[in-house]
Amino acid sequence: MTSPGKPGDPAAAVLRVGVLGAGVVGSQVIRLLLEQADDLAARVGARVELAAVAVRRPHRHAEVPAGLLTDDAAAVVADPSIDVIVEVMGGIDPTRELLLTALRRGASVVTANKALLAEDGPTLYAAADAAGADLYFEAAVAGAIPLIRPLRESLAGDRISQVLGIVNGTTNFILSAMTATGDSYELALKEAGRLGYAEADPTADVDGFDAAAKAAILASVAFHTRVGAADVHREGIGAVSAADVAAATEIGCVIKLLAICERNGGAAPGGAADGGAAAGDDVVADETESVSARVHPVMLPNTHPLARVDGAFNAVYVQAESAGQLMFYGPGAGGAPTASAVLGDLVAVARNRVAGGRGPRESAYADLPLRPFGEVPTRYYVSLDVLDRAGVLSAVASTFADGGVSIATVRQQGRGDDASLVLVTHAAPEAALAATVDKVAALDVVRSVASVMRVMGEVQ
Ligand SMILES: NC(=O)c1ccc[n+]([C@@H]2O[C@H](COP(=O)([O-])OP(=O)(O)OC[C@H]3O[C@@H](n4cnc5c(N)ncnc54)[C@H](O)[C@@H]3O)[C@@H](O)[C@H]2O)c1
Ligand SMILES: N[C@@H](CCO)C(=O)O
Ligand code: NA
Repeated sequence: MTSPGKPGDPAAAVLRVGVLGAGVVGSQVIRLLLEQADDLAARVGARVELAAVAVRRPHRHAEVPAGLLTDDAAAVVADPSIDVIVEVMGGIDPTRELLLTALRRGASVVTANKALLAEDGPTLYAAADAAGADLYFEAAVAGAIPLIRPLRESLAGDRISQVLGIVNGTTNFILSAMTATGDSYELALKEAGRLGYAEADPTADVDGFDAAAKAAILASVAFHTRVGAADVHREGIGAVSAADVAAATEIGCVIKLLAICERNGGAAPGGAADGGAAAGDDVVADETESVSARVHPVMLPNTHPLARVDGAFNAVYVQAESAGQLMFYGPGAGGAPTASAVLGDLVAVARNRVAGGRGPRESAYADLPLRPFGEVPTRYYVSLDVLDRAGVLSAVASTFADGGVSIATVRQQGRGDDASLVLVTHAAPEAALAATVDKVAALDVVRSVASVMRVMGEVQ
């Protein structure tokens, strides 16, 4: 930071910002930075000056003032006159080395890069710590929705037990469209592409990689424990069928791709205030405290606050012991909304520098063990096409009992070739449920498994 003005006049100080990337998000960051220069100076107590913008192809960016564009990101991060690096170029490499270079020389970093944070966040934090620099990443999870700051700061005095998120707009758009129209996954995906929600290569979204990275970040921050992308069990939405959607509707549910971060065991959920109520039987209290993070489709009752979040919107439901249930809702992607979160972080790190301090660092002190997915308590909805003959129900029920899985509800429907059994289980370890469904599917009396999906909350 330089102070070219009168001594003691904070507004005369200048904070120089290097931006890496000027695509969907970066171009909006640059626009807002330039348009709001006076307001930002007043809010920060120093002028926030755009010093350089690194892009792949420097000749294509009308929004960037002449002379600031470069294709040399390495030079930008190494420039000792630059105080803050805003990273909105994405990717793991070379981005990791670029950010480490910036942090090691004491520059603060604001990033929207969930993939890198979930892959190697602790290395970035360590570099920030060693140099006394800030690492902020509000835009990395659920775009514009304030979430990281509430978790890192506002809820720092509470004990979070559960974070459930619709954190991927593309998949939420597809599942909402399937629910509204009864269309197949393939048709809904095509429509999402036509409307510009799904990217040309939608793999990161539909296979759950994007949501899994966000789940890792949320779990790490919420539970003060390092959780990386590789620790998150991940399933996408490619196998969700129109029949699954119809089955969900029939039992008063919708299908959502959820990022599910849970603390199990330790102090019993619900021990304080009314915070434990909504966890229902999806969170099991036992003696060993552990955490888990997973991403997969679930059937969610229509009454759940997340069930009404449709289209490309994101929402995150947080349950904390003293605060109770909290909902965060809004646009999780898009240039301007994501840039809003980036600018908020930029103001925060700029204020920290003006004040000579820094914001929250990594908090991983709890270091809770990660519960393997097979041991995580889940509940299943299972719809079976069965033979219409005596003894079917008891054969299926005893297979569940043998697997240690208790059945919550069972309904028999139809006759003859249309005969089916629809079951919802109580919570049981995921591995026991999966193995039991395999055994049920192999029974002579079961013609086929029409639908299997995990459920959360109370279903009809
Ligand atoms: N688009 C969104 O809605 C959204 C929302 C939240 C977070 N993010 C995250 O923000 C980041 C950027 O996303 P985007 O949608 O703006 O991407 P984008 O592809 O539109 O833009 C990327 C920019 O980075 C530049 N770039 C890429 N590699 C570079 C390199 N090696 N050197 C110099 N410049 C390079 C490109 O030239 C381009 O200007 C990603 O980490 C993404 O996950 C995006
Ligand atoms: N592809 C992401 C963008 C935000 O990370 C989504 O669909 O939500
Ligand atoms: Na956010």
